Amino acid sequence: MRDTTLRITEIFHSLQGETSRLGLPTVFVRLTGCPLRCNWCDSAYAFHGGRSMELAEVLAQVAQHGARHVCVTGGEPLAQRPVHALLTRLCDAGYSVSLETSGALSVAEVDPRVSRIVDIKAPGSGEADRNLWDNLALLNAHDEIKFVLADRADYDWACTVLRERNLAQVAPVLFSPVWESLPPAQLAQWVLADRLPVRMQVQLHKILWGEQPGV
Ligand SMILES: C[S@@+](CC[C@H](N)C(=O)[O-])C[C@H]1O[C@@H](n2cnc3c(N)ncnc32)[C@H](O)[C@@H]1O
Ligand SMILES: Nc1nc2[nH]cc(C(=O)O)c2c(=O)[nH]1
Ligand code: SF4
Ligand SMILES: [Mg+2]
Repeated sequence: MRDTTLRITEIFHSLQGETSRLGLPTVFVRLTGCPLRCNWCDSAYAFHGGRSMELAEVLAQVAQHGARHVCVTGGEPLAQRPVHALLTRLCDAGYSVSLETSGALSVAEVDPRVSRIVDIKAPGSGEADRNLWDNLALLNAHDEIKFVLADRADYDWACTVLRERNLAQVAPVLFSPVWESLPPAQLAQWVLADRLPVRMQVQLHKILWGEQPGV
């Protein structure tokens, strides 16, 4: 693939449904392909297929939506090298840019203007051995660390990681339930009972529109 070509599954305009940017009108750029297989992944339709697009074409499509915020996601966006040029060009164009990443690939080369949302995969995902712990040392207060939790065992594991690695001092921490697996009210109760220094969140777009591509 040329260094200005990306494989893209979809580009759409929606409300940001996750992170501290929740509710902000945002253009999503979903890159095709992922080296992980989280067993609850809601974006498995992005594992294959997609369309080859030149960087300039991606930027033009993003611009058509007239939003201020852009979220680059996937699939795993860091699995395609030209994503770095895309992120830089989006920042240069004046967008406020966020990146959703699995935490399995290095975030070191991401443009520093980008807010990096880095998952720490819990055991329930089946991919916890892919966590690249060295990423944590690269994060700062305008990035976010996110745990997506399937059950109580995941929650207990996340609490231990949070405490032992002092994550609340590194970047804002998000706890999110796996959709239709861990009841959100249950997670809320645990977070409150344990006085955790985290932001609990539920995927807004799924409450509004259900689980489907393009929202
Ligand atoms: C689809 S992933 C794409 C970006 C990257 N591969 C990653 O895992 O962060 C975007 C976000 O959606 C979350 N996610 C995926 N499936 C989910 C589900 N069923 N319930 C809650 N969050 C989910 C992921 O944990 C991740 O934070
Ligand atoms: N509305 C909406 N917000 C999102 N935030 C992160 C998403 C993702 O799939 O990475 C996502 C998504 O798919 N839709
Ligand atoms: S890393 Fe992200 S895109 Fe890949 S399987 Fe896991 S949740 Fe899905
Ligand atoms: Mg999504």
